[in-house]
Amino acid sequence: MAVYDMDDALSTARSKHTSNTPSKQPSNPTAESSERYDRPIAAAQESGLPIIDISSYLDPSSSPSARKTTAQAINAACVNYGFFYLTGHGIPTSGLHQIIDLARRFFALPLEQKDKIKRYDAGGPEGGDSARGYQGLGENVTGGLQDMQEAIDFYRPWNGEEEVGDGGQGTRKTLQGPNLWPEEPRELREVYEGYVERVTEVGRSLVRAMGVALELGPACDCGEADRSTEDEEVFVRNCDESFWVMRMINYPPLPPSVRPAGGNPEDLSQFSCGAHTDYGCVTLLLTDPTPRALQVQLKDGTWLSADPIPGAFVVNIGDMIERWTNGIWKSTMHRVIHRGDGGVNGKEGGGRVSVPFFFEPNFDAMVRPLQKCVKDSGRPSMHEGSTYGEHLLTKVFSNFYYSKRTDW
Ligand SMILES: O=C(O)CCC(=O)C(=O)O
Ligand SMILES: [Fe+2]
Repeated sequence: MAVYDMDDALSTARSKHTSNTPSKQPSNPTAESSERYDRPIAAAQESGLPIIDISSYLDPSSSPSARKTTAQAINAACVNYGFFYLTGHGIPTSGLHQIIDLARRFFALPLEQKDKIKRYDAGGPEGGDSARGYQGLGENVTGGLQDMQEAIDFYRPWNGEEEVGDGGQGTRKTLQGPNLWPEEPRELREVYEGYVERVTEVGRSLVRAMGVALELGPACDCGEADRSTEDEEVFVRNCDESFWVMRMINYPPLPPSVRPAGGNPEDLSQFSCGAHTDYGCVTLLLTDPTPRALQVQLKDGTWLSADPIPGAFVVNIGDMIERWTNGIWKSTMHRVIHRGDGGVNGKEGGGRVSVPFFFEPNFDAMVRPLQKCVKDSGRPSMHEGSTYGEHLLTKVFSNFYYSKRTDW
């Protein structure tokens, strides 16, 4: 069982802190077989983000050539967009619907009930850990603006040493509390815990394919490899105790006052979720069918709607993969603008529900640019290296509007 060096991570984080219908695209195109990679921006605008079938990495009997095709498609998608749709993951569509349905039922409850599992700052008498639990409207902040969303965050259970928070007995340190599960709907916890197991397996297959996509070289059977060995299993080893995060989100429509009448969407004074990159390895995003809400920034700065495809995840890579690849693959900016005019399950003006699952490195994984990627990128190493936990803590500290940050 890993023992996280929380004090080191906390002190480093403190010192660094300053306050469409895309179905025209065939699955697994290869860089050679498709001209879309010569004109990636136009290709995405015309036919949407690429669709990648990951089944060859979940099926042990798949052929090496099928795996190679998948790996090439991942490389092209990550070089060009940092985003793609994922199919062939083996989780039944009915199971995905159940996840969205349970989230919607939770958010429909009265506020007093949702507040029973409220997120509190670490170090305080409520026993909060600054991260886990329910966050009401306006509590979450991106880029200094309050997001129009309510959410619950769940994390991998803390299995390092637990320390008393600075506020005395019964208080907690950041991230070291238990997950706060809703009492209602009653079956939510069991269904979500089963989902975490399945989707973690998909995340593992994806990072395995990514190591192959970067041509890091086969892992040797010699028993000498460890987490610092830079072969194609490097991501799998550094995510073998993935400090995953799962977020349940409800976005009520933005009020009319924040809609620029036919103006530039950049001028919004509030977003459903402001422009940001994700923190870790790969995000597997599940959403309800609402169109025109999630937007992905292309390399020319324009924003592309990434509308949901039934049964598929929207996948994007996070900051740690960008750092490991020395920027060959970028952690792409994205944002959510939900105006309520696209219809939700046929209803105008409803809330949009999404459940992103963030498959992340281990809390104490050391993440620095891989030597092969530094060479391939032709640029100096972009980072001296730090643990994923340090990066995560820096983000958690800046995420909450009402935070009193009692554990600094
Ligand atoms: O709800 C979405 O579509 C995206 C949410 C997101 O980007 C995030 O929570 O990091
Ligand atoms: Fe995100």
